[in-house]
Amino acid sequence: MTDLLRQEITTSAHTIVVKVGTRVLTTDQGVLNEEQITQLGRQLAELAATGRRVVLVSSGAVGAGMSQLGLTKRPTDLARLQAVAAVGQAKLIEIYDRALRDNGRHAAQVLLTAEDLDDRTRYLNIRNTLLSVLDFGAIPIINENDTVAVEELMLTFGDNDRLAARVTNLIRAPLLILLSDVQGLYNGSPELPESKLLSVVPKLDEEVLSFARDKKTGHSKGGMASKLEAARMVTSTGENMIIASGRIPDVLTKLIAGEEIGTLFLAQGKAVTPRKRWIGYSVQPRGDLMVDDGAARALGEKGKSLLPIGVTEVRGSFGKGDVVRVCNAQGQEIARGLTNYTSEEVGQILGSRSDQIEGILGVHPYDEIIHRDNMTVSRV
Ligand SMILES: Nc1ncnc2c1ncn2[C@@H]1O[C@H](COP(=O)(O)OP(=O)(O)O)[C@@H](O)[C@H]1O
Ligand SMILES: N[C@@H](CCC(=O)OP(=O)(O)O)C(=O)O
Repeated sequence: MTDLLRQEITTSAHTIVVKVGTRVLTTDQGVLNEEQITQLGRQLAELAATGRRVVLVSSGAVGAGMSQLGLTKRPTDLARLQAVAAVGQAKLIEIYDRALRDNGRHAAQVLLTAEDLDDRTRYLNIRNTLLSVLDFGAIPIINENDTVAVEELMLTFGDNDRLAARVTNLIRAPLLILLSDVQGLYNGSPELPESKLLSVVPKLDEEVLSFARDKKTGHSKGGMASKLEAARMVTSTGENMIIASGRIPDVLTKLIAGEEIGTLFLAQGKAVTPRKRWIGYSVQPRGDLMVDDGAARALGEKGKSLLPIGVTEVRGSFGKGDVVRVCNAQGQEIARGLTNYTSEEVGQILGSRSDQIEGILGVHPYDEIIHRDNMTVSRV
């Protein structure tokens, strides 16, 4: 079935980021599915042939490495896991490159860490490199640099869903497609017969966030919670995201034609500036500012700056100009921004009116702790 809204979003998307999860690229026994990777490469080349710019974020290095080395159990120590990823990454790129060359395209391997996107100069270098690769008509194939990015392999945060959302922000792609082993987002555990597949999510509210029911698995890392976090990052900067099954034959071609497959998460409001994207989704925050309900409403609903009077607590140690998170009374992140004051200074002036700042600190350079021009609001 074709849906008009989808068709408008997908057919007009000039740049598309596709992320494919480990579960799509390996069989249930954990063996690398080379045919699946080849088919994906062909679909990417076909999309590129329509004049679109296509970027792939591919997981699967650990899965491919295990398959190459004949391992049945994922290693538990970091060095061996990194070695497995290094072996697997070479194999993955080899298969992608072969599939793309058979269809007249080249693969460009790009390995990134969250810290790379943290640094403004590196961030711009990555952006320029990706755009130049696309100008050559080649297809960037991105994975987290597992040799250095330990959190990707060992911990639960830092994963390719979020990396794909960051890349979408970085190159201002209007559409991110996450291909997984599920059909999309269900309103409950996907194994339960009463759970229903959602076709469209107009807004990521608390109810939608509560649908993620993840259990730990040996190969993939992110789970549905990280896919919803990616959706938050993408939709709040004005772009759309789709979660669909990567096991459906020609799924990308069908999605771009507007077929109603998977779950579409709709963009919230207008696209935001590149600087606000960087503040909101690339830089690692150095601390948290807890705010009261009034301040949360002023930021979220009225687009105001953050004043000391609404801050109730400061966490972490940060300097002037660092990015900090702003969290509501329930502890949920609502915004990020560049702080005008250090953590020590915020500790002294929190709860005070702006006209009291000079009396407390002896100086009064700014009325607001974070000016709205330096803030990205993610939860209204
Ligand atoms: N509400 C939900 N709807 C769909 N899938 C869900 C939901 N809650 C949890 N999941 C789980 O999320 C998994 C997909 O995430 P993940 O294992 O990280 O895949 P990938 O390797 O593709 O990134 C599914 O296999 C499914 O078990
Ligand atoms: N960098 C790791 C990715 C791990 C990961 O994020 O996996 P997934 O949840 O399947 O996207 C790898 O290539 O194996």
